[in-house]
Amino acid sequence: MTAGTYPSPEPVEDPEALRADEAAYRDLADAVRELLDLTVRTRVDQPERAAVATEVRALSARLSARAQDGPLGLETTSDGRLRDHGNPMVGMRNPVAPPLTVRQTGEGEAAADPFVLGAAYEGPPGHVHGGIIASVLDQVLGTVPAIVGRPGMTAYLNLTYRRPTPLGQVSGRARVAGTDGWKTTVTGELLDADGQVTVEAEGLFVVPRWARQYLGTPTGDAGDFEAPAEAGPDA
Ligand SMILES: CCCCCCCCCCCCCCCC(=O)SCCNC(=O)CCNC(=O)[C@H](O)C(C)(C)COP(=O)(O)OP(=O)(O)OC[C@H]1O[C@@H](n2cnc3c(N)ncnc32)[C@H](O)[C@@H]1OP(=O)(O)O
Repeated sequence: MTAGTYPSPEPVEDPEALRADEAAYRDLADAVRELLDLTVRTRVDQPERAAVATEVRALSARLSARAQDGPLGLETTSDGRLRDHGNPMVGMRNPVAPPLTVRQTGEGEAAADPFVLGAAYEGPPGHVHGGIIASVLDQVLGTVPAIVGRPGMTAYLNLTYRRPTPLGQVSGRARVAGTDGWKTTVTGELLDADGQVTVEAEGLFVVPRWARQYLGTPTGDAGDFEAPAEAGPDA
């Protein structure tokens, strides 16, 4: 579970059954993630690869027996929160997601626990693709406004790539740098396995006009903000 989620207006009828269902979805995503990684790295011979492709298509046909047409949007979780299970960075149903876990680490601060970016995320040889880094930092920085009660969309995200990020274990962190009404400026960093900062980021996150009526009125900095208790984010 990642920080910054909001309570669902829908009651959870059978949390135990939903928890088991979530675990099965998570397990499927984990299995496909392993498949993604090995699809990139495999050196088995060509007939074996062709045979695997046939089997994978048969598995896709089984899943398509019951699949929704479009994206998932927000769904109610077993603990009564709203969650974007299809999110490509944190979504528990998305095998493309590394996946990240972003935790609140203090007042207006969040961190992505160490996680591994492997061969499927390669850009420069042996190193993480810059666009993947941007996605990771967008997610980590974007969680911070949500945990202080101003869940905003990214208006800009500026990155400074200080040094190449080796594939392998990475982590992230972010904190509020300033607030101005519905706008939250957040700074953060990506760190490599040695704890060295490889990329610095600054983002502006804006609560869209259409969403403001649901979030109360900001009166200045984060300390002055009164988010309605029932709509507040988790820790
Ligand atoms: C409720 C939402 C869902 C939340 C769910 C929970 C989230 C839980 C954690 C998720 C973490 C996700 C991390 C991934 C987040 C994405 O990936 S979001 C997707 C990428 N971003 C987008 O698609 C945003 C597209 N842009 C827009 O929709 C609109 O331009 C914006 C940014 C919402 C602002 O539009 P608006 O609501 O009409 O407001 P507008 O009056 O234009 O601007 C408001 C203020 O911001 C300023 N501003 C706007 N853009 C800029 C800019 N680029 N530079 C400087 N200032 C700017 C304006 O000047 C204005 O300032 P003031 O005059 O008030 O001082």
